[in-house]
Amino acid sequence: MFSNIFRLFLCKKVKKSNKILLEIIVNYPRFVRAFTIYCPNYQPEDVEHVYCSNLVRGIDHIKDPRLNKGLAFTLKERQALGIHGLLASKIISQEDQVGIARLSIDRYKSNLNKYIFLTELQDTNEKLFFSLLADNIEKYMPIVYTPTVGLACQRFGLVYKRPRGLFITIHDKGHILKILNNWTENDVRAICFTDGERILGLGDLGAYGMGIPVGKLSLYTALAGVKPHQCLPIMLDVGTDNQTLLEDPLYIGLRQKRVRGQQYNDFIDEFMEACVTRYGKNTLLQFEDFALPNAGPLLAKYRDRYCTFNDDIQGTASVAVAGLMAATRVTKKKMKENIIMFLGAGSAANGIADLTAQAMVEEGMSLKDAQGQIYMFDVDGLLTSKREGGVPEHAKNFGKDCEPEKNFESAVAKIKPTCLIGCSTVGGAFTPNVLKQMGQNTERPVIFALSNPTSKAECTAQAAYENTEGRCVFASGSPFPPVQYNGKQYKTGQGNNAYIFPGMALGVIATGAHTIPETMFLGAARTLANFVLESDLEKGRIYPSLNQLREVSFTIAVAIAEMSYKLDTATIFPKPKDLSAWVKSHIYNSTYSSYLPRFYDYPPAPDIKMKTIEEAYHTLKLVFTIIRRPLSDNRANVKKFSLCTRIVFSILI
Ligand SMILES: NC(=O)C1=CN([C@@H]2O[C@H](COP(=O)(O)OP(=O)(O)OC[C@H]3O[C@@H](n4cnc5c(N)ncnc54)[C@H](O)[C@@H]3O)[C@@H](O)[C@H]2O)C=CC1
Ligand SMILES: CC(=O)C(=O)O
Ligand SMILES: [Mg+2]
Repeated sequence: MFSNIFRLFLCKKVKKSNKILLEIIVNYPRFVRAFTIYCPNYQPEDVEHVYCSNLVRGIDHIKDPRLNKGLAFTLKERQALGIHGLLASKIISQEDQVGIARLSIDRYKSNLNKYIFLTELQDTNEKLFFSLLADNIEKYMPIVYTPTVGLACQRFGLVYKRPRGLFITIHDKGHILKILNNWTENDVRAICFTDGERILGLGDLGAYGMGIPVGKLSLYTALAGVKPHQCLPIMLDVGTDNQTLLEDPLYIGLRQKRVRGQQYNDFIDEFMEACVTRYGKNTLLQFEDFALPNAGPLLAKYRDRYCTFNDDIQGTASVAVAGLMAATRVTKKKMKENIIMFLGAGSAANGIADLTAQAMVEEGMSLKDAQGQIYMFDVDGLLTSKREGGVPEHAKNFGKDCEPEKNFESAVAKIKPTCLIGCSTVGGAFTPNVLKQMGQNTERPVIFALSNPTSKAECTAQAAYENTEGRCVFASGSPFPPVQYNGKQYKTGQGNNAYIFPGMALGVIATGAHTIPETMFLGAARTLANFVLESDLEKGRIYPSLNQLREVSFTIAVAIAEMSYKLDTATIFPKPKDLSAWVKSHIYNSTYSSYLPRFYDYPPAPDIKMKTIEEAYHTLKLVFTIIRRPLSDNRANVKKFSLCTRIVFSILI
């Protein structure tokens, strides 16, 4: 190994060093991870090129979704790769392929068929899939994400054709690391996983819930440019309590009731530990769509030990608070001047309430007073100590001592909230009477119907405007078409955590953060709120347009990267001088690369600035002493490792 790497150092010609790099890639994955951390620009194209021009030839080149370019292979490439004749003779540019794909999708009437088309495209030509998605976010996000992904999960038995990601079941307990080792990609940086118990507002969908981590990670790449090979979706199948699924012949998961209690907790413990053993301590672990009894406690248990966050609690909080911040510019009321009421008192509601209270504290209010202005109403009525069973533990900060109230309309009339936020999974729960009452409570009522998918939204955008005489500030978790009211068109915003988690992930990955402190979510909220223009507000939108999501995600990523150093959670040292350029260097390029042998279009060979051979030898020796140890058994070691690797690469590049 050492001689190979040393040869790499001494090698003056890129072409030759690539061959050596190839040997290293194949044989020493840990080195590759170190290499790609410090030379993000060098891959995937270059590493991919090394692979493809040396290993993959012929039909395999077309079958591999990462390498396939369909009819975009040039004649020279077809000849060089041994695929001449395997494709129709016409050569079509990537741009034209995107246009053709668009035409193909538009032919389908049903959104589920569009979803299936896009899944197949992702399975056969990854770069085309991501360029199509990134260039048409507003059009295709509702297909790969909410609302259609909800339908796809409900029909997952029909949709599931080719495996994507890992399925780890409760019966794999004791062997989870072995299963992770079956995933051949060594450079995974982000894992999004679910146990399928609360899929959107659709309830327990068991293993059918796999569509959610797959969809979330597609947005990691399409919106923030996290490289697709660095993303891994995982379904943790512990059974399902959904009787319909247990009887569904198409069901693809374990046919048993959910395992709960100690056995479940031990399973999740083992999973978290296996992930960092396989991929390193700073692997991003995103909890998605866990049910209320597990979501909060698991976050509390792991948040200081792993690079982890719960998207439904923290990502949702961040996007909702950004919306509330932007809304202050319309209502002319500070956050602390509002009475906020939630329908639903679960993960999303509590996440938003906690972060809103923090934002009010930053406006100069005490935490207790801030919490006092936030009310919650769940399936059993208003959260008050006087109701039967009292205030549930998970929402104890927001319980009041007033008389019990089981009628939501009456509660809205009595409490007179100025902001009403729906996270209840109950479609249509904001009835015309509730909305009219909001219109009476204040001049510019803020109304968020955040439950997903569309069928679960607490009200439609149309209903919100009609019942408040067009005075409301509205946002919804799933998209609604523009509303015509009283001769004016309103383009409402999508209050969805998709504005937050992709940028959060890119920032965290680029700095190798080992934990994600809560203040990062407030920072992300502020960054997002600052993106909202006066022209957006005039149209009725408190979020930037979906087509700006790539720019938004990048700006959030840079803000997160900055915070990562300030909060001492970054592990990439020394801090890059130009953080924005550093973050950019991690972004995936969905443009096809040329697969011609490098002498056609080789970049100039790097000038190796090695002072003396002895110097390089000693540096390398030091690095490999550290590499031989587990990658990140403690933070000091990570820092030391990072520093040494950086020294080596600064010599190399
Ligand atoms: N827009 C976004 O970015 C996000 C939206 N959500 C959506 O929010 C909804 C809730 O998610 P979680 O809080 O994670 O679920 P959860 O299960 O933790 O909480 C649901 C809450 O709704 C309450 N509820 C149920 N039926 C009710 C009824 N008839 N009346 C009043 N309250 C009722 C429950 O008591 C519970 O407090 C889901 O539909 C989900 O899709 C969640 C995360 C992000
Ligand atoms: C958007 C999201 O994370 C949810 O509805 O669960
Ligand atoms: Mg979710």
